Amino acid sequence: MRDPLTLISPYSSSEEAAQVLAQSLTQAMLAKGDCPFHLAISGGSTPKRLFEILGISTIGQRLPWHRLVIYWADERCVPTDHPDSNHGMLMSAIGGDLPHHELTYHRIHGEDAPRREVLRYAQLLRDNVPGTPLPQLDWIWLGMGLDGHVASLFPESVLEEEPHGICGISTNPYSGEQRITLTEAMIMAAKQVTFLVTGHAKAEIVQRVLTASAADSVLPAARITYRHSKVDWLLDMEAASTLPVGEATPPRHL
Ligand SMILES: O=C1O[C@H](COP(=O)(O)O)[C@@H](O)[C@H](O)[C@H]1O
Repeated sequence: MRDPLTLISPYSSSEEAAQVLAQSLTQAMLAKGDCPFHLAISGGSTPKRLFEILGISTIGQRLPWHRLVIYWADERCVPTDHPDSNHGMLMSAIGGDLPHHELTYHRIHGEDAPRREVLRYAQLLRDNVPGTPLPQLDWIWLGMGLDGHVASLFPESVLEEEPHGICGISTNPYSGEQRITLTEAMIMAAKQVTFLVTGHAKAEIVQRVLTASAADSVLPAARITYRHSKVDWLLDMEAASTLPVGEATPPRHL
């Protein structure tokens, strides 16, 4: 079992944490040579600034976009112009600045029937991402909700998985909204997982997750952190305020 507290990288601000993660992408891609780099991103409010940085900064200008293949860790089952749409959030953050002619971007069609879309997206992952028995993404960027949910894996809620165990349909327990999400097994199969969690509101759940005593915690974030061999937590000082942390360090893979 790992000690999650050894993995903490608190940064002085959410801006700095986002900058570090954006910067790390170029380096991770360079380390993979000329091969396509399969990255799954998460939605919600936290990564908005991260995506803006990738779109508009010199970091984004240096990124080998033509090798980047972007997937979603989850999507809400709503039309793209709905305020809850993760794809909509990405488009408003950097849509116009994305080098669409270079990039390969596979969004989840939240506007389509979930049962059909979950099958399509799982097949798309099987067709594009190498790995067996599950496709092995190079990197998954996760956030975490106030209740400890990651992607759209909510604590103690049932996931309707498609037959390959790659994706599933979940229901937001607070709103009843359906979601399509990577499964926990699919997240565990990724080569690397990084959590980006910022802000004071998350301090309590961050502490709960990172001090969870067992790999069988009800919190998906805790299970992944304990069981995955290459996981990083990027926090700002606010989110890390309840943890006994030291100086900021870059993500471990660098
Ligand atoms: O519902 C979701 O929540 C989490 C966390 O979102 P945030 O707004 O607190 O940053 C997110 O990681 C996930 O992708 C999203 O669908």
